[in-house]
Amino acid sequence: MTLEAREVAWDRGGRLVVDGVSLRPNPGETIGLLGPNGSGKSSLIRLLSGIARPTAGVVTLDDRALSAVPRREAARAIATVTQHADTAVELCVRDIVALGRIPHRGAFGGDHRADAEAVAEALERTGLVAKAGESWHRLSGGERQRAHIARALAQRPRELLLDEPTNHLDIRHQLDLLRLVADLPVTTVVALHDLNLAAMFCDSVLILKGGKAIAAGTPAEVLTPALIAEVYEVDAVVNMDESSGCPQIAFTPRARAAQSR
Ligand SMILES: Nc1ncnc2c1ncn2[C@@H]1O[C@H](COP(=O)(O)OP(=O)(O)OP(=O)(O)O)[C@@H](O)[C@H]1O
Repeated sequence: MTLEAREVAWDRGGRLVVDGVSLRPNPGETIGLLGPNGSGKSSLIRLLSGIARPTAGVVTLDDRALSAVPRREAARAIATVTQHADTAVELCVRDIVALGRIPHRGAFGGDHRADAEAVAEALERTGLVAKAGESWHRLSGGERQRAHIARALAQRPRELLLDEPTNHLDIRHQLDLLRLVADLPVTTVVALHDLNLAAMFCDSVLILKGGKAIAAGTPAEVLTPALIAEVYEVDAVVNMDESSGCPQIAFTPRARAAQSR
């Protein structure tokens, strides 16, 4: 049992930006949400997180409608890192990461030792120990992104929702972050643009186009040249990497005349 979407739809301003999508992760697996710009990845993550409610269908947590789960319980179970998360307040990295502990605090405060341990571990795992005292406003885009991931890890959630977590990261930190996420004993739904990263780190992928789920399965099953051409309108060659068993995708540019057809 875990966080599930059952035939969810979201009418946003008169248009279905998510249109009858179901997602049923196995506990502990990493699911990649893939699809072109505007295909509904962020919208689906918002529905799964409870930030928005579906106009049809239901999101469930352990078979209960998420909308009926007490807020604190949902906040303990689900951690979300959205795009463009920012703060105007003067906080240091450690303060940001400690925000992840708020759902665990009771009326009389929380377990301070557990909080400190969770924050320290999250800083360590995201490579931010040396930056712990640094002001948020002095961080680079990639460091901010890692601080948000650290906040989510400090929450020690069961379900992790990540919206393009690698978009500001250099290649080493992209690989480190997705390795970390894939190895966590946490069910993760991650929106990604990089198909090779999805192939390397996701147990399964769900492909969205125009708000609809058009394919789902393991990366090797789904990421075929035909599917990539249909969804992204680009030509690709897909080879199986013998050592990792993952598909590797190389893109071939289309001639200008073909593009404008
Ligand atoms: N506030 C809004 N009101 C109405 N429609 C919106 C709003 N925000 C986004 N949309 C629309 O919802 C659709 C899906 O957007 P969404 O951000 O979920 O896509 P995405 O797959 O995450 O895109 P990207 O890869 O560009 O981040 C888009 O067509 C977008 O224009």
